[in-house]
Amino acid sequence: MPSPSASHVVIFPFMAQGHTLPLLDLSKALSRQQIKVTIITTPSNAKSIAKCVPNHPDIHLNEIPFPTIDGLPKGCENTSQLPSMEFLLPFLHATKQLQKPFEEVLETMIKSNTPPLCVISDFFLGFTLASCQALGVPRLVFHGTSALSMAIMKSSWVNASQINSLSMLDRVDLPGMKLPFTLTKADLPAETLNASNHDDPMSQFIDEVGWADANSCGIIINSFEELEKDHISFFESFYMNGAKAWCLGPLFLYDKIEGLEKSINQNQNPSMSTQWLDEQSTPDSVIYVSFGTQADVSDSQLDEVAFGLEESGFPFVWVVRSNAWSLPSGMEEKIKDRGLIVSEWVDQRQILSHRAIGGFLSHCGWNSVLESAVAGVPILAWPMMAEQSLNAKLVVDGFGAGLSVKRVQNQGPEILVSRQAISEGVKELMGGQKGRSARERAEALGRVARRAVQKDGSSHDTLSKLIDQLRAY
Ligand SMILES: O=c1ccn([C@@H]2O[C@H](COP(=O)(O)OP(=O)(O)O[C@H]3O[C@H](CO)[C@@H](O)[C@H](O)[C@H]3O)[C@@H](O)[C@H]2O)c(=O)[nH]1
Repeated sequence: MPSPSASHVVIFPFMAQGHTLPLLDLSKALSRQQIKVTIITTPSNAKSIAKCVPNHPDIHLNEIPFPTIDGLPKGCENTSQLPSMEFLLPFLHATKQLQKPFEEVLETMIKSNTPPLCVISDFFLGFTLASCQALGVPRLVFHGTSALSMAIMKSSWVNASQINSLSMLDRVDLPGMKLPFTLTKADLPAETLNASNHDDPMSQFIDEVGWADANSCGIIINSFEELEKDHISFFESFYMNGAKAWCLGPLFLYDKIEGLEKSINQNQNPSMSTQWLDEQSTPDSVIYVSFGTQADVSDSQLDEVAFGLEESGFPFVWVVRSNAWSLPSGMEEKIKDRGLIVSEWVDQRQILSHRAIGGFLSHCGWNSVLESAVAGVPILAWPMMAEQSLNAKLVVDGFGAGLSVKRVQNQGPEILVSRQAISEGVKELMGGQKGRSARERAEALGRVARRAVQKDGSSHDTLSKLIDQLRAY
């Protein structure tokens, strides 16, 4: 095994915003501990990453080309550019072709006597394990979500055949797990429910990267011990070789401490949404609406959101990802003084921390959950895909820091959530008793989350221990 240079870590994020952003935050946290970081990524992702890490001389980018493959639109290097989630599997397979250039980067580092202490790579980039093992570099894995959700998914994967015999609304009991909410089969991600279908290409892919995950020598978790302590050892039991889970989050908060906040804020011009929010005089009066960077939302469902927000009577800022959709006729006039619809990238963290924001209609991607909690903003939970139902249950039933939107049953697949459900949910969250109590719980959770990254906080201490451990490998 080559002797690692004292202070150098390689980070290889998966090309999806929700996976990349927290690893950029981790890069900043490491660089502030005198660890040099090399981020490996592809050319178009490098451009957006460079904008996120402009003031960090110890963070370097190393670009490797993204492969051109049949079945994937040309120039598509990030899941947010996929025409729909149907392209996810070809995209995942394309990333496997990054193995050779990745190895070449590591080999060059080793030859030039600057081997990294470790590689931290995303769960989806399972091929990195074999390369790291061949070159004698430890690989730590990053999933992007909580240890609780990962533990539920891993346990469900193992127990898939028993779970498959249940009906969707049946309660699922996972052996050895004490859950903070009642889990039903319907809460489990579609991929997990398909685990026992060994002919399914997505199951095969997850099996492959899951094996690499389980054989990694550590797991980076964007969460904090206070939240995860009851199930962390159960989660670790799915790993070989005594791998430890390191709870270092919320990672984005490392940006906000010890003077860095100042330098970052100085670089920011107030955005259109911030200016709009500044004009709203009542604190906690505006609902922020965003469904993350991956979920496909149909045009008819977007129409229903527009009607629901309008009917609720509350002001809103709504980030819409679809370029093809436009407001139903007559709606623009009705909402012009009360709503801001944005189709470009916004600074979500900044929006959530604005005093005018009082609630978040969210798909419950894990980053959004953390960002909302830290800002003390309660969530109106509308999970759409992946592990989001688990996150939503944790927020609503586990923390009491949100409410759930009511889904329409038996009305066909098109409209999952009606305008009435959206309107009623927004009214209760923003003005009702349940919403008030959810806000108090969100504020309490935010205090614990912020404390975790401060000096002597749990995540802060764990980061120091991780660095010591990396130096000892
Ligand atoms: O205009 C935008 C849109 C998004 N964001 C940020 O993008 C991230 C989005 O992450 P997340 O809320 O987790 O949503 P997704 O991108 O949909 O997340 C994917 O990745 C997450 C982490 O693994 C999973 O929890 C989700 O299920 C999965 O869909 C957050 O940091 C947001 O602040 C912005 O800053 N501006």
